[in-house]
Amino acid sequence: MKIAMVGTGYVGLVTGTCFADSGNQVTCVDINAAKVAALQEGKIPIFEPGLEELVVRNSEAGRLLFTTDLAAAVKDAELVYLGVGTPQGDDGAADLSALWAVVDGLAPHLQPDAAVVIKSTVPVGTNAQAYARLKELTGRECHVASNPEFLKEGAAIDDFMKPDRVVVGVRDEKVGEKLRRLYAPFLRTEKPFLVMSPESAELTKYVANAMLATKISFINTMANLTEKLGGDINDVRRGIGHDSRIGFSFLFPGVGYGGSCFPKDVRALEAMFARAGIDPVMLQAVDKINEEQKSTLLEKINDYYSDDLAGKTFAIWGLAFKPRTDDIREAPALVLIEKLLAAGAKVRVHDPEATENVAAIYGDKLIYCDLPLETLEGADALAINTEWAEFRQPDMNEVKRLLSAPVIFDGRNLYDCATMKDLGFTYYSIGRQTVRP
Ligand SMILES: NC(=O)C1=CN([C@@H]2O[C@H](COP(=O)(O)OP(=O)(O)OC[C@H]3O[C@@H](n4cnc5c(N)ncnc54)[C@H](O)[C@@H]3O)[C@@H](O)[C@H]2O)C=CC1
Ligand SMILES: O=C(O)[C@H]1O[C@H](OP(=O)(O)OP(=O)(O)OC[C@H]2O[C@@H](n3ccc(=O)[nH]c3=O)[C@H](O)[C@@H]2O)[C@H](O)[C@@H](O)[C@@H]1O
Repeated sequence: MKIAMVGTGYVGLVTGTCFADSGNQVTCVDINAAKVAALQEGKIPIFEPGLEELVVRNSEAGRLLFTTDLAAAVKDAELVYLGVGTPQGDDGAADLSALWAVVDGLAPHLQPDAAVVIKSTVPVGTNAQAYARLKELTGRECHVASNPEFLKEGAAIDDFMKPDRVVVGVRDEKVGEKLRRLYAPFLRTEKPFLVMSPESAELTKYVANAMLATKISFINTMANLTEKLGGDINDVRRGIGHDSRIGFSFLFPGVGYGGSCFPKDVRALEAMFARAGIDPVMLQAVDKINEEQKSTLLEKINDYYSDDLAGKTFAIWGLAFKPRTDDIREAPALVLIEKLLAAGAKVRVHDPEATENVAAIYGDKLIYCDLPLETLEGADALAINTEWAEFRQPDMNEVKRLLSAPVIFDGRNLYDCATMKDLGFTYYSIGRQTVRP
């Protein structure tokens, strides 16, 4: 199939590349000329494992092109995918200005039988609005489908190639069949292709993200309780997870969820509740718990230093909102950095991929280190925000030697409490009792 993929961010680039990899002819369009120029040279503007090889391979095979020319990409396309950003607007609802700019721009060039497919996460009713807008602009009925995306950053290729399910929202069965054919190569293990109304598809995406965010805020709340009352949240997590009705996934306590999606999607769903006249009390709680959780390491640090952080130096491991990505949007680490700097502390940081993005914001306010152990030199304590694999088994004797005092604030529960006690650390973690030597 000939496909135009408009918006080549995390989702658009992965979607376009994976469709090209299964033999389709894909033209990726982006408004950002520098990004397009880099992609034309096979340079990937983001860190996403496996993506660069796939982009280069499909570009070399001539199946994957990059352009800023929307009209040229749309005029030959059977499917025009929209993957532009839908960030949080000032009122909390999704800001759809990029999406409408693309709809307006593509309308004069859309083939009569082509379908516009909304891949971006958009509020219920957006598909219907796009349908009406295209009808007005073209003077005819155009196909508009919804096909929300469930990939995770850091595992995006695998998630896209082996989805748990594919959801499409269509008005016209033929469009549904075309999308079923498009996805067939990715669904060979009998994973479901679910066809529903555009409204249900739009809502499915938000409900999925809100459910996952709720699980995280739920376990974080329980972790805060275990810290105060006694017990170990990891044991509690195991205790509940073996109940197959509950399960284990997305129940790791931590420093709160970040990223470009959970925070904005929970708030956009809240806005949809408000629009429907229903009090979004549960989602507000999920969001509030998460915002507070982002300060949990700072609270522990203040506890240890009796609120006097001026002149102290902290080493921070992990800046990205999660491992295997360079994305720092809404990353909990940024909240910690901000508060440590405001309290007069010095901050030395290390992240395997996200340092450049953080340096673009903080410049010389931070000290950037290439290696985890280097971060510890002259530091009073270590704070961990992201569970990159390389932080899991450091040489603890070296860690102890390099730090001016053996103190760790672990926001991801990477280490065993009893072992840390034996090694002589003061070790704060999430939902477990603080270890003191
Ligand atoms: N990042 C993720 O893991 C996931 C994101 N989503 C959703 O997918 C959508 C896209 O998200 P990301 O890829 O993360 O965003 P992004 O911000 O990484 O990429 C958006 C791209 O759209 C381009 N763009 C903006 N206006 C344009 C225009 N008028 N014409 C052409 N290109 C334009 C931007 O230059 C940018 O390259 C959002 O709705 C998001 O909620 C859904 C699932 C996963
Ligand atoms: O709509 C989206 O953009 C995507 O949002 C999330 O994907 P992503 O934000 O890339 O990353 P996750 O792995 O879901 O992690 C999100 C945040 O939750 C945190 N998290 C995750 C799991 C957990 O058990 N505990 C926890 O604190 C992570 O550290 C991270 O900050 C969803 O998992 C995807 O299905 C969805 O497509």
